[in-house]
Amino acid sequence: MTKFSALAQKYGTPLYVYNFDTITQKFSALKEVFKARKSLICFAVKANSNLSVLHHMAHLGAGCDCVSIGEVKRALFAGIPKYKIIFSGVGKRDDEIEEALRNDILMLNLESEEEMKRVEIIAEKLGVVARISIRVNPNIDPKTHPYISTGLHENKFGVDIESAKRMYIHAKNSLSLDPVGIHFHIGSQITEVNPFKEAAEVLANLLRNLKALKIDIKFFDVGGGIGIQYKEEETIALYEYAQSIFSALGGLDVTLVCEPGRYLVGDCGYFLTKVLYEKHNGFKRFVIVDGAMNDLIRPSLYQAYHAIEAEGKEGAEKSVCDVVGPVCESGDFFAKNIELPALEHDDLLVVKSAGAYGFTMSSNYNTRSRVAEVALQNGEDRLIRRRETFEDVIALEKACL
Ligand SMILES: Cc1ncc(COP(=O)(O)O)c(C=O)c1O
Ligand SMILES: N[C@@H](CCCC[NH3+])C(=O)O
Repeated sequence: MTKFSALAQKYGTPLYVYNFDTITQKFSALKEVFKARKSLICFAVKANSNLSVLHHMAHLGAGCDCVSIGEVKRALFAGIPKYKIIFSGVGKRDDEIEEALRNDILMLNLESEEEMKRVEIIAEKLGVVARISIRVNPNIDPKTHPYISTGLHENKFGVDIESAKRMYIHAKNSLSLDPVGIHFHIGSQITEVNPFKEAAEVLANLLRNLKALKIDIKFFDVGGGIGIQYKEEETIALYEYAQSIFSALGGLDVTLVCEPGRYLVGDCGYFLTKVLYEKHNGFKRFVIVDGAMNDLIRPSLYQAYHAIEAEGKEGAEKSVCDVVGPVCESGDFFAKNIELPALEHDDLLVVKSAGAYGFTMSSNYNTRSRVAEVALQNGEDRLIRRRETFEDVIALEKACL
């Protein structure tokens, strides 16, 4: 029996499995290329927010980049020190700002002048000084899927350079704001160094202007976005990536902050799903599995490719099929027109590179229970989130019936 078959038998399917040793390797590789400078790697919690994953990140020395107060609380609960937590996002509510300030996290990444005013008012009310960073939108094309491109003027994120300057000057003169950081995040699944290099150069120039105005920026935050290999795409040479940022920074004395999500956890994850039926309708071969778009939505939402392997069928003859789930949407598929061997009820399929934006984007659509998550570490496996029951799914409504 293969390792994945044994896990499927022990924990049931559908199932997410994450190899924590892979996370450790990826983290160490990034830390290594940054070692010539002071750096802080803040894992983007949205990619995989399981508490045990965050606890592992804390153990590695990572901080967290969060986009809601819920994520901030998750990070704190999992043991990430408050001075390593960043709060980003275009739409922070007053109560979220207040709680973040009360928790005294490292900084809030601000995305508009309007947001800065709210933070200033709330900080003043609490009698604290809010450490802030400003997300600058450098209008650089990251050459990725339009839904995950964030650094162009047509995107809702960040502010342009002129607005950023005005905001920094205002913040410097405010008694309730302390401008400590500068930030960009131009998109996700970026597979070329050049967009990062261009963005880093634009922001490093702005940083020099700010230093000349005696605005003492301590953190240079290059966001996330490092792509992984789902199919045959190029991946970023980490050394070249780091060097391009170093050369943009020159002799500037700042701590480099990086917010990788997908890079740290994408490759560590596998989604296990079992075959229910094979169906041939005269035109097409469908492999119907027990997992669905509510469990892993990336193929449906971005036409994303995830490699799929049939366990224990190596060498068998293959034919073209679509791998689809039980949800009542034609968009419910994991792959279209891929080659797989003939499959039977209970055969296991392994969907690869599923550690990032997999479980975190899952839902209860069609009243399907969210699946269990399992960690692999040092050759051992352990449950890190139990499968939801029907009772879990209806509990909040049942209480109101
Ligand atoms: C502000 C910010 N930082 C970091 C990330 C993580 O991105 P990725 O998973 O591509 O590294 C995101 C998501 O795109 C983000 O919006
Ligand atoms: N959810 C996207 C990434 C979005 C990044 C968040 N800004 C994906 O699965 O590829």
